[in-house]
Amino acid sequence: MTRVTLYGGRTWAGRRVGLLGGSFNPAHEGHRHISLLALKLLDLDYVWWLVSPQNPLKSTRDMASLEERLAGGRLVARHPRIVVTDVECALETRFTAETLAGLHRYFPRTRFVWLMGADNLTQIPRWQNWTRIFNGTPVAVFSRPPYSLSALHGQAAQRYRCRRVGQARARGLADMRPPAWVFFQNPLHPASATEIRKRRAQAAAVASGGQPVQ
Ligand SMILES: Nc1ncnc2c1ncn2[C@@H]1O[C@H](COP(=O)(O)OP(=O)(O)OP(=O)(O)O)[C@@H](O)[C@H]1O
Ligand SMILES: O=C(O)c1ccc[n+]([C@@H]2O[C@H](COP(=O)([O-])O)[C@@H](O)[C@H]2O)c1
Repeated sequence: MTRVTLYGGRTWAGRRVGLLGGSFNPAHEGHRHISLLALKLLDLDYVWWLVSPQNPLKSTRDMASLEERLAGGRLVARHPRIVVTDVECALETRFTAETLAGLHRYFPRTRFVWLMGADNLTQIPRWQNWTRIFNGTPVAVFSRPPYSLSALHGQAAQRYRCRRVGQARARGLADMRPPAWVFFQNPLHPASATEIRKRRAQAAAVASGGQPVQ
């Protein structure tokens, strides 16, 4: 547990920190795009990228090592207020509800906001103890093509519709008592790790003289 203090100390007390959990397989400009929006629109001091050791719902196949994904994250983040972390290793957690409980325990005076793209708002009812995430931490969701409209009609958005906060109040979200969440109609960024992996596989196939993967 000692490694948690790597991100700890007085620096984080009283800070407003956005948490962007992800596989980052690989990190890309879409992650940076929503992190910069989060810093501004939510009036945050920092965004931590929580590079997941292994998403419980994703296959281990094609998953680069945690070290590679952390290194890629550091190259892409290029911002003094975006911190690339392996917090889930230090906390020994894989499920977001547990990660957030651990972070609130270790950083009781830090105000966290959980950040995610619209695809994850659709998927979150499949996450373990997902209502604890909404009930324990303010949440900010960013539009992402092509998921935004369907996400707003999904189970999570419907269940917490009375606790949705308008964009105009988003700068105060970190201080609101959860459940409280905002959906940003933000400028879209098309980057996707799946597409990047597909393109890399095609380039590798062509380079080795094989047929491009369809
Ligand atoms: N282009 C984007 N626009 C908005 N949100 C994004 C974008 N890319 C990633 N995100 C969000 O960042 C978080 C981490 O994403 P992740 O690392 O899974 O990238 P990904 O591109 O979705 O990967 P994959 O295609 O492998 O599922 C998720 O909440 C995801 O919704
Ligand atoms: O807690 C869960 O059950 C759970 C299931 C799937 C994904 N998550 C988290 O969702 C975040 C986004 O994951 P990903 O792979 O879509 O980038 C990341 O922090 C994962 O650990 C969490």
